[in-house]
Amino acid sequence: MASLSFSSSLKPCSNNYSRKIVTRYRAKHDYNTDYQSRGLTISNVATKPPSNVVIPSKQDDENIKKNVAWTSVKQERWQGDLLVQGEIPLWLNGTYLRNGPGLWNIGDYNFRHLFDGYATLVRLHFENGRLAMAHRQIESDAYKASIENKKLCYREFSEVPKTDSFLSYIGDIAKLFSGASLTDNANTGVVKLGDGRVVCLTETIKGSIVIDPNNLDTIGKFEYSDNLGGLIHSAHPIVTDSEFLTLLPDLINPGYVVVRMEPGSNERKVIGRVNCRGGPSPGWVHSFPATEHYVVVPEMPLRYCAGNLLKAEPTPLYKFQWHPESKAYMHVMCKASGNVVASVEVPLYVTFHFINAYEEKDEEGRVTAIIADCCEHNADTTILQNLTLQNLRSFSGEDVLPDARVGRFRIPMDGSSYGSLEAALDPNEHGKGMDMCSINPNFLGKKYRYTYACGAQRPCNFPNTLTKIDLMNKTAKNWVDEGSIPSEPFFVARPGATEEDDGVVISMISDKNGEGYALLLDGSTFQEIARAKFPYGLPYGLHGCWVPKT
Ligand SMILES: CC(=O)/C=C/C=C(C)/C=C/C1=C(C)CCCC1(C)C
Ligand SMILES: CC(/C=C/C=O)=C\C=C\C=O
Ligand SMILES: [Fe+2]
Repeated sequence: MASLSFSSSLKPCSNNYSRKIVTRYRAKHDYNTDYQSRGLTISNVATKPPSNVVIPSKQDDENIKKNVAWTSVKQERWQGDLLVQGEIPLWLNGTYLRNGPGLWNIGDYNFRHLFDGYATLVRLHFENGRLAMAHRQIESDAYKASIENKKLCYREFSEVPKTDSFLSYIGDIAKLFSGASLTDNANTGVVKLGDGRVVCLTETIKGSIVIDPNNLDTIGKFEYSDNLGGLIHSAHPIVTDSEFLTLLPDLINPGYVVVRMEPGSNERKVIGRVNCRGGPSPGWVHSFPATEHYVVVPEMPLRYCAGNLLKAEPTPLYKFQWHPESKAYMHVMCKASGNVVASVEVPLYVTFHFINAYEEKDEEGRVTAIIADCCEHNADTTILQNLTLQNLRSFSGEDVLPDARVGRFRIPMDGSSYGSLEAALDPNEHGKGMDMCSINPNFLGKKYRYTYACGAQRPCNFPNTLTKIDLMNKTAKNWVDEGSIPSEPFFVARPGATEEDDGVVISMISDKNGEGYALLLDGSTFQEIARAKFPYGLPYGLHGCWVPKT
């Protein structure tokens, strides 16, 4: 596989000086009053809380009337209690963590794509009906180096550090292949491992960062102790109390290595390998689904592109390329043996997020097919360009969000060559837009009925509703707050629940007036139960996890 080793001796930017941090913003509820006058060096930030590192930004001021969802986070951290309107169920005790790219500028230099932003963690701590909020930047090497050097030092999703000479260009290529110049900006998701460690993730393997869920301290890198190498993995591992499953795309010998890691271990073990059926490289695997006994490996025609990796300026599809001629496939690997037990051609598709998968059985209990659901963008790659900050920040009332649907794959397990892909319900039920999904985690890999996601109330340029989709009745209930952008609805089951939708849905809302709030909906009725206003609106965030009170 593409096991180019990472040389830690190569550093993209020299960062051997530290900068004093000056405070420019202070929230009403700041938890310490004396830090405003304090100058902290960046290396002290993790160990001397509270700090208030200013994110210098012209862009903030320029965008003051734009939706706060697409505006860089105002300050490095905040924590405090929130005033709750409504009632938080007393059974809801624990912490919801949400990660996402919340800082899109280095001084006056503005990033271009949503996925480029430096990671902002938000913490909602629920205890006995009360709610405390905190947010804080993850102290990745990429983030710290950008502050110390006042420039981009690592390759982000679309941003590439500038080179000043041909010689340094050659050096940069070496750093790309060694992995040294790749970002460790863990801005996509956060997971709680079976052993309790909490890890923030992105698509680069080096961007696996352990944090403390109580104070959002950056603890350090999650170091994989195996020799599997490689530079990239799926941004969405499947994590349960008993395992961590992920996919390592192999760019050299096009394929995917399926790996498992046990709680308490840092060693990924290979379950098996799937070779690509199309080419010239593996399809993008932002996420993948699994059933109780099988891992489903998607081979999407939107494929990694080595040529685009080398380019300094973003291409229309960034590091990827659309290869409809290579066709689309779904492979099924047995978790126990590592054997590929089905591999079918399917209609072309584009997805970031798989929702869930399960085994369909006949009367004798034999598995006849795998059903795998995803947020599917009608095989249209324009969604990637829709996520540029320029597009997100310039909503003019025109309906520019491409259509999306719940795409349901049926992968026959009888040796057939083809699988099907169809909309699981009429997409008009959720405004023909949908992404950022969650399910009741107790139904992971099992037959399930409900998914929660962001849907669309048109016209819009980004999903702007919360939707509860009933896959059995093929209907959806929608929640909307005019002009606001809600983040991924996250389902938390009520302890002892017997119904799949008995629980609450947590989301964070960013509005057009610069404000925001935490929102709690009833998982069954999809009605609001409680909300709590933030001291100021927060940028959009991506994925989260639940850390129950122990
Ligand atoms: C935020 C999100 O959902 C995705 C982030 C993806 C990232 C940061 C991907 C980064 C990459 C590189 C820096 C070079 C190699 C390819 C690729 C994995 C796309
Ligand atoms: C915001 C997003 C993907 C995030 C990846 O983690 C997709 C939004 C799609 C809109 O329909
Ligand atoms: Fe994602």
